[in-house]
Amino acid sequence: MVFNATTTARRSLPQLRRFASVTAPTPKILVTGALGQLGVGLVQLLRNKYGANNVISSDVRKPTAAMRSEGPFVFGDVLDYKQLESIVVNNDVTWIINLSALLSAVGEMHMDRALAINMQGFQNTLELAKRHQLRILCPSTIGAFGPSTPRDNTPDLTIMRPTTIYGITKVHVELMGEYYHRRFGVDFRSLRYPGIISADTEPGGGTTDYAVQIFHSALKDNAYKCYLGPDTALPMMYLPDCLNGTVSFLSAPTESLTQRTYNMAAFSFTPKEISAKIAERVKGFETTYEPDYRQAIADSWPRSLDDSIARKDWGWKNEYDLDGMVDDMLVRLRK
Ligand SMILES: NC(=O)C1=CN([C@@H]2O[C@H](COP(=O)(O)OP(=O)(O)OC[C@H]3O[C@@H](n4cnc5c(N)ncnc54)[C@H](O)[C@@H]3O)[C@@H](O)[C@H]2O)C=CC1
Ligand SMILES: CC(=O)[C@H](N)C(=O)O
Repeated sequence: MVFNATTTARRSLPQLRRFASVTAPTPKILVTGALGQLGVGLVQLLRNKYGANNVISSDVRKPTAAMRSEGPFVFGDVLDYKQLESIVVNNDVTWIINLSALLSAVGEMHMDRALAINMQGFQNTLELAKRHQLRILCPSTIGAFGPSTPRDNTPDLTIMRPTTIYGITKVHVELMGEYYHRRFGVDFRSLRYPGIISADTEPGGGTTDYAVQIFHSALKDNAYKCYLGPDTALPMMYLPDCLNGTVSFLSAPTESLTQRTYNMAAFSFTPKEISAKIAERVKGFETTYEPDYRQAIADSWPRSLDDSIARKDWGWKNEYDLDGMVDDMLVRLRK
């Protein structure tokens, strides 16, 4: 098949994908905050796709010996521009994925650090992307919405007045990234993730962490005390879907993107509903409820997201539904 610049605009998504994979050089990727809940699996997936040596994992913490043996790891502090720049220049980095952040619950406890890491840290990576022509991905979140946002089937473009410091910093990420794209041509991309449920990595201090903890408690204690009320519905997603979707979005041809920030969804549930799903599979499991300060955060977020534009533009599709996720989590954790 022959492609040229004047005809790419008329191509279908599969054709654009084939064109992009034929013409694009292998990226050299730097992942910051790579030892967190999402980073460990994302680095593995990117290494499978692009080669171990083309993906540099970095964090301010020490990796395990096993992680160190899987590919390059360097110390990388998003608050230190010069240090990050030396990694980019010395390794000819072409894509940067900034996963460094303080999440919603821990952000409320450490507002100054959240502001620094989520805003200044992001700003440093965005400047690097501008200066060295990098593709940059920095995730956003359902936490970028607020209590005045329509809560059901929340669209991409709507009222955004978050009331947590986490949400405010993520609106900054979205708006600054889009500004740098418009003004300087930076290839900025962002996904608004729902709460992510993972079997192999621990969540880092969010409001949705209960949806991971509940599985561990079910298998260990056959009981769980939930810090959200039983009827608090939130959008959620299983980690493998989040990672596959992210890699697919990262490599999506620029021509297929009609916007720079996309909602991404899979399913929604309440603590009562997930407890019932687990109790169907773990005999005698019971949940009690003692809401704390995280209840107000959860109440300010959407109950479900409309991600139809991601599905149309770059082919986003989740593999796991709620039952599939619960089955797989229990199999993995029982191992
Ligand atoms: N996990 C989830 O449910 C969701 C995550 N997200 C977003 O995805 C991204 C990744 O999230 P997670 O992996 O869950 O976070 P996490 O809290 O598990 O990991 C964050 C990592 O950043 C590192 N870090 C802290 N300070 C740093 C610094 N100064 N320089 C470099 N690294 C630093 C930490 O050591 C940690 O390994 C974040 O932007 C988060 O907002 C969005 C929505 C949902
Ligand atoms: C939804 C998120 O961004 C995160 N899991 C959190 O609860 O803070």
